[in-house]
Amino acid sequence: MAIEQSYYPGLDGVIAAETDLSFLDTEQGEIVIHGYDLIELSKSHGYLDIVHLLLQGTLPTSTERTDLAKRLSDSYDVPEVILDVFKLLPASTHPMDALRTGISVLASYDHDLLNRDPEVNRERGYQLLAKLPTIVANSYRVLEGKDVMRPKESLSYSANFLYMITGKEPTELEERVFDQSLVLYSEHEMPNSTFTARVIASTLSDMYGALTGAVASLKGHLHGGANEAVMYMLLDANTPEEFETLLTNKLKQKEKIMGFGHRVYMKKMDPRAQIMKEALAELSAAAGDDRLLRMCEAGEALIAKEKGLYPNLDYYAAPVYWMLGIPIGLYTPIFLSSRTVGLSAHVIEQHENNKLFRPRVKYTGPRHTIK
Ligand SMILES: CC(=O)SCCNC(=O)CCNC(=O)[C@H](O)C(C)(C)COP(=O)(O)OP(=O)(O)OC[C@H]1O[C@@H](n2cnc3c(N)ncnc32)[C@H](O)[C@@H]1OP(=O)(O)O
Ligand SMILES: O=C([O-])CC(=O)C(=O)O
Repeated sequence: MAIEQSYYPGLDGVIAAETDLSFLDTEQGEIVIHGYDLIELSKSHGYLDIVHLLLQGTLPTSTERTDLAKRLSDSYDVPEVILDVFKLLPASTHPMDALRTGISVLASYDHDLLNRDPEVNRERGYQLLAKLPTIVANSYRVLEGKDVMRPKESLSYSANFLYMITGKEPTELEERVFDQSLVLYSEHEMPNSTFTARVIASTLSDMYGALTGAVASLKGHLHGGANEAVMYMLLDANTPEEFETLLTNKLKQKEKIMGFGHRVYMKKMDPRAQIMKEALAELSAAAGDDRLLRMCEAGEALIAKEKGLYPNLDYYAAPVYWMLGIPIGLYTPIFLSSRTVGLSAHVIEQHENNKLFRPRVKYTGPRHTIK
């Protein structure tokens, strides 16, 4: 007798975990982050507030925010061996692969790896948040043959991150927009990378293993890697008209258009994209150059008309990062660095209430009898 099986390709619509961290409430149009709407938070709160919310469960008081900033800046430095390993890598290494390697090296310096106590895991999360900007910025610098950039503790978390990437202290606007992008990328329920991290954590493997898996997942162009792919696509055109032609040709070739569509928001715009679109407009006005904005708007209108698809966060984050002077190879590592808070919180939650992930299959192969 055939076994009754439900099969959802890509686990589309399947509930994979119970969480109190976040939820995409498409009915009310909210990205719920431990009770608060991420879009509202992105207009009123900074990245460190989200870090406190996800790792401590509350928005911080001003003293708690100051303490958190100090706690992180005290740990910005990374073991020198990580920078030495980057120097040994071929220059062609993708910064996401360097980042994955960097996180692996960090694991070797944790002498309490088997301890999955929530407080110990939480401290790991803070250490990773402190160190990843240093690792991300310097992976690129070292691979490009540039000098290592040391963190500047006098700057805010986001200003220091941007400073280590670009080599210059950001303006108030640049710092604010970059911080807002980190808020928007910080946590998003159950994307492929978070699922990957939770699957790995569910074997009682450690946080570094879960995060390196998440880096590999996020690198793909159907996920976080879309932000760099969007920028390369934009650079292939010079005007809104050229960009429309390029997109039309891609549609004719049945190619997927990077930065459009989303498993959960397929029929409307990702609300985070709208915030980055507004940030792009602000940066364009400040620079007196709205070419990228006009190209993106032309692309948005064309894909809505031709395919009924709308931008996701990566579509507008890419030109924002371009205007902030960030090298394209770092777009996805920055996404991962920001998402580290969400990933750490999910690993803590998984370890606290664990059930091994081990799904079944719908078998389509042959059955033979050995004679
Ligand atoms: C922050 C983030 O990680 S957001 C995601 C970033 N990724 C991208 O921007 C890559 C481009 N987008 C996509 O590939 C998809 O929209 C995904 C991967 C994000 C979601 O994919 P899924 O939920 O699996 O939907 P799927 O890929 O099956 O798409 C459904 C239909 O819409 C079409 N479609 C979806 N996105 C796109 C797109 N970007 N360009 C063209 N067609 C698309 C598919 O071809 C498919 O059409 P069909 O039913 O005629 O075959
Ligand atoms: O939710 C998803 O599938 C992908 C995404 O937008 C994110 O990780 O921010």
